[in-house]
Amino acid sequence: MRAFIVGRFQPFHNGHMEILKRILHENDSVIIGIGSAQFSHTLKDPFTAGERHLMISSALEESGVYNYYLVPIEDVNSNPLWVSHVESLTPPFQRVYTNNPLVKRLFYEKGYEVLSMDLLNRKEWSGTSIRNKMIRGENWKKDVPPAVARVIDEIDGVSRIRDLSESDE
Ligand SMILES: Nc1ncnc2c1ncn2[C@@H]1O[C@H](COP(=O)(O)OP(=O)(O)OP(=O)(O)O)[C@@H](O)[C@H]1O
Ligand SMILES: NC(=O)c1ccc[n+]([C@@H]2O[C@H](COP(=O)(O)O)[C@@H](O)[C@H]2O)c1
Repeated sequence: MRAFIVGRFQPFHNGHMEILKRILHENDSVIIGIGSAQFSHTLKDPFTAGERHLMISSALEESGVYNYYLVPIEDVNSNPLWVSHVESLTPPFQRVYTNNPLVKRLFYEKGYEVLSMDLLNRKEWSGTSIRNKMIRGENWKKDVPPAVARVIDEIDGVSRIRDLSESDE
């Protein structure tokens, strides 16, 4: 069975890694959609699709995981068309894993099997909380795989987020 998961992965963190490992216990392979691929350089979406691709592929290589496909997916301005848009970009899949209510609803209406995931250590393992830690100068590296921390250092990601958080007044 081939499974699909989509997220913005801003950044890819330990919660994402844990659920991917769980998904791969139940499926032969997983398609990882890098959602909102057109966005970068904002506080909610600081990293480009290419930077997120590098974070995820480096972290999975570091963990010895190779049975995955990584597909950047730009948003479209019509929710009813989004599932077809996803299908036009990815290998075929049978199952969708998500906690996002809109994603759940859209795939359910197209007849897919949709499964929810346990939220793990959500206080620390959340993109929002990790981006806030970067702005405040707190320790965020423990919340992401070591390879992701190396990519964020390589692209000077923390100073990007701090610059974006500054007001122009
Ligand atoms: N700690 C976690 N445990 C389990 N699933 C998670 C965890 N964090 C995120 N997910 C799930 O992974 C998918 C993609 O998540 P997403 O990229 O939005 O991360 P996020 O941490 O929720 O980010 P943000 O805070 O920026 O919205 C979603 O279905 C989300 O519910
Ligand atoms: N109309 C659309 O383009 C549409 C609809 C539903 C979800 N999505 C995307 O799916 C992703 C869901 O991931 P999150 O759980 O991280 O929000 C986001 O990138 C979101 O923009 C896009």
